[in-house]
Amino acid sequence: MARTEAIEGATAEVTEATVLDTAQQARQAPEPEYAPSALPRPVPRVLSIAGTDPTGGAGIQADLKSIAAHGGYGMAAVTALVAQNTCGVRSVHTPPADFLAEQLRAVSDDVAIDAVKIGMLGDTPAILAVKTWLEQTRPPIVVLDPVMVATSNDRLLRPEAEDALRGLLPLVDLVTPNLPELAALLEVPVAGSWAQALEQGRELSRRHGLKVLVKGGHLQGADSPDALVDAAAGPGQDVVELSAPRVDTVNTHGTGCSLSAAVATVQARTLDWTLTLRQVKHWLTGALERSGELEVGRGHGPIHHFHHLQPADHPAQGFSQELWRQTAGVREDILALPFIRELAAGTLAEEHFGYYLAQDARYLNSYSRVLARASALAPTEAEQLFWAKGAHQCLEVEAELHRSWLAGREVPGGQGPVTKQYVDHLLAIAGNGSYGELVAAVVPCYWLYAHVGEQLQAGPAAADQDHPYAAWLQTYADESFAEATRQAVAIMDAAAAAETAAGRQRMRTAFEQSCRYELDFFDAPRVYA
Ligand SMILES: Nc1ncnc2c1ncn2[C@@H]1O[C@H](COP(=O)(O)OP(=O)(O)OP(=O)(O)O)[C@@H](O)[C@H]1O
Ligand SMILES: Cc1ncc(CO)c(N)n1
Repeated sequence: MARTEAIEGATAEVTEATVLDTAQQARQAPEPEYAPSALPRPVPRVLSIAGTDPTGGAGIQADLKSIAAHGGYGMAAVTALVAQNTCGVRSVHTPPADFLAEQLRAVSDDVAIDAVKIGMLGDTPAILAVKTWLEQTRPPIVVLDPVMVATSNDRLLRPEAEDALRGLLPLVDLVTPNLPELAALLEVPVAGSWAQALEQGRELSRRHGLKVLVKGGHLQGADSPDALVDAAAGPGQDVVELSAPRVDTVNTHGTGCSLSAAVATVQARTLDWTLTLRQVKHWLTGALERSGELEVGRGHGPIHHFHHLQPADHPAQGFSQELWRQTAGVREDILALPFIRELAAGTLAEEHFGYYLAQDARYLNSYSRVLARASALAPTEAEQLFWAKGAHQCLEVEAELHRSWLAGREVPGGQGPVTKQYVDHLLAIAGNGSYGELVAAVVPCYWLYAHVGEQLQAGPAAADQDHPYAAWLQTYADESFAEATRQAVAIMDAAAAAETAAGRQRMRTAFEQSCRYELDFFDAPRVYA
């Protein structure tokens, strides 16, 4: 077929000289150095086969951003040129399928491809061209987003091409249909519930022997759940749910494109579908949350692909500062407590101090277990180690309290009511909360103690050798304790940055509640001793 035919319409301005150049280049090209790619690959070479969106929110433009946002090297073969924006599709221009095949061969003759993402194919000839190329090239990872209808409800696949699209499924590793696309692939009515959608996912997975990412974006509800369905994993193991909060935004143009391109990229690095989907889903939620900052278009705007590279309006470092400001009242109340004033003056009744220490020993024992849980949930080894050391130190301090201060003292046994409330609060979050929430719940114990220690150290007690509690006061004004506190606060800020807006709100609540319990804990000897 003549080249001029292949590019008719799409590139009407191309001169003969350009065409000759291309033909010459093809003849003179060295033998392809195509080597099967060895995965995992640190910078995966990812090919998007999709349509265009000149406003950059969907299709190939979105795919390239998404691939780059996940550290991949993006490439693209265009199936169709779409005149569209955030409000809808105006028209579609489809170059001949032979020209699509030519583009695909130009890539695979030269570049080892680590993963392929397929999006809008438009019509049967394009699907068949991709099918032939997949059969010849056999890329190691193939993700198909079976694009049929745009967010704006415009059709992007000819209805008679659905059969041909089904024919592509045996060559695909993961297919990522939304609910209408899932139903169309199975030729059944659209699922009305999440349970029904999962059942359809199982059926599609079973029928074509591939993994299905069932996407719940089109459902109503507080969450926007997705699920990785793999019938081959067997009953009970075949569905991995990936829940995320539903973001209240109209900016959902191209979410499906961006998601599938990201998944192809991350999978080439992790080779673990579940891990990949968890990572990508987390990123996607952030990209939806921060989409408003882009101000692109008047309809369904694009998502913020690079949100993780730009500081947010509410920078993560500001999270702890904001909490510190908001809890100033609690700190004032603590410093005004008779217990703290008398402790500083050295006039605190022995009985009260003894009660406090006995409760503190009990508290530290539970707190150690809670820190061990933070260690178990930590996303990095450095944080894992930090909390594990904290857990260890609590037990050492507890033992030391028993050896020194509590030995020979008459103190009431049993867990006091405030100790129980505080510990129950921590244990509940350790059992059910996210890592961020747990970190926010444990930080006040460090931060308020360091603060109280610093204040007391600045007072006259510090210089007084005869002060009855001088040695005890010293432990909390210790520089290594202050350093641990700074680290704990920095970890909290990092955890806040990784949370959703709703997650950060839960962190604030957990932090404020722990501050209140710290206040009550210092006041408990007066009430209960
Ligand atoms: N408002 C939202 N909040 C959070 N996640 C969402 C929201 N809308 C969609 N998603 C997520 O975005 C991804 C794409 O979902 P959806 O079901 O909308 O696919 P799609 O219809 O193929 O997307 P597209 O809008 O590109 O056509 C899924 O992971 C889905 O859970
Ligand atoms: C080119 C293209 N692919 C996919 C979608 C679906 O969002 C779109 N709007 N445009």
